[in-house]
Amino acid sequence: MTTELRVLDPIEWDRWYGVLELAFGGVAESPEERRLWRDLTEFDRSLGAWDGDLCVGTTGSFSFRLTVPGGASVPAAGVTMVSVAGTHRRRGILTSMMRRQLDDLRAAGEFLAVLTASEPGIYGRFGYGIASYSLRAVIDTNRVRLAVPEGVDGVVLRQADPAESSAACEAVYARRVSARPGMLARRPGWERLPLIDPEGERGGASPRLCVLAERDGEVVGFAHYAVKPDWSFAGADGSVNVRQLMALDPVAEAALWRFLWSVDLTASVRVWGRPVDDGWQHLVDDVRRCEPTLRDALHVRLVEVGPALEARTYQAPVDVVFEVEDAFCPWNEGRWRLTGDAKGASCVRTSDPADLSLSVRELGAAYLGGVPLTSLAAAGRVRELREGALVEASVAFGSPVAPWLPHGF
Ligand SMILES: CC(=O)SCCNC(=O)CCNC(=O)[C@H](O)C(C)(C)COP(=O)(O)OP(=O)(O)OC[C@H]1O[C@@H](n2cnc3c(N)ncnc32)[C@H](O)[C@@H]1OP(=O)(O)O
Repeated sequence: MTTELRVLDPIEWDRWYGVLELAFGGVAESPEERRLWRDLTEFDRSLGAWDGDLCVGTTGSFSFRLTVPGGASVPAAGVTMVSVAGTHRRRGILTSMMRRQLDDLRAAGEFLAVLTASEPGIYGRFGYGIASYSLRAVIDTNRVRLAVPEGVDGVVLRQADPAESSAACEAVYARRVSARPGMLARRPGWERLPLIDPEGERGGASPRLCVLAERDGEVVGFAHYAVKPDWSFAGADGSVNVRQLMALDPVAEAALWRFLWSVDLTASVRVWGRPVDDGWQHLVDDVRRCEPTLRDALHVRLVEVGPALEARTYQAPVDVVFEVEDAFCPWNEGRWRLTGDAKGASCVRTSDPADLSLSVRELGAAYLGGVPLTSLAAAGRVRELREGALVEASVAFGSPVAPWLPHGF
């Protein structure tokens, strides 16, 4: 059997997207969700695998801009909508799509690809490394006290309609984009994503609710959440499910957390997809009863090692030679000298002896500053060939704030 890969024609979208829906279990998305993803599809960046007239594979990418350590916003392909028909699985179709996609990105001069994986075991073989994690917590708000900083009482909270307050929330998002590596600048149309709220996916919870935090009449933060009422024999046992929370300063942020903590008739706050260094963890008196857990979030692939490492800055001076393995994209293989600091960087080919040896996957994992090279070395995935080079590079690659991807794609 041979399959043909070709760029998606807009008239094929329904059939193409149907393959994806079926690969994810066949439950049809709500019409509003489907419409959103159709509108957001970048057809010239989307590929279908065809077995004659039959679509059997899908992938695409969004032309994102990603915040990198140092605060710059750089182009990154947001790989998405990957699927292979169940009748055609494990015959190399995914591999052929990944091959074509990375070749196309390289030809277009795009040096970074990022994705969120349905299963974390899929993409390492194609050179993606897990660069950010997210935090989930189930907080027993009957037991866990929140100690808020001074000034919280000066923040005015206002219940608002999510759609009507979208522009104000987007303005807060826009001001936070450069604050953490891993965040994505909004492209036109993506402001609709936080408003998607299909009834069938609420799991018994309320529609999406929104509370705004204001100071001097200006919106300085917002929380999107839903309340899931529940009752036990002992009384109210509802939960507050936090979908998004962002603020321009720690006091406004604490005011929003305090509000969510105190929603009447609830006994827990559930958060997921939060940054691993989320501030509320330092306001609580019993972090154990918050049951924090981690999961992988953004996977990063350096399509072109040189330009990718030059696109970010380094929090301490660095001058190291990497010996890079990259079986899937062999143009990256070999030795690269990275020199840089907080102002800028250069990464060029060299024939000098290597200081560190690793694969492109480890460079992807370390890229956003959330996974220390020392930790990868402790797992045997980075080898130090010059004494001192590991700590030097690991410190330089780090970020003072954890990388965070606030939404999926
Ligand atoms: C960014 C995103 O969109 S994430 C969404 C990914 N899509 C899904 O999870 C939908 C359901 N799954 C599928 O559609 C398919 O099973 C896919 C896309 C995951 C795999 O497609 P296939 O065409 O079967 O993959 P292919 O035959 O190219 O396999 C390549 C390699 O990946 C491995 N592999 C494939 N799927 C998985 C998996 N889920 N977990 C771990 N390894 C996997 C194969 O075993 C093979 O390994 P090998 O090279 O060592 O032999």
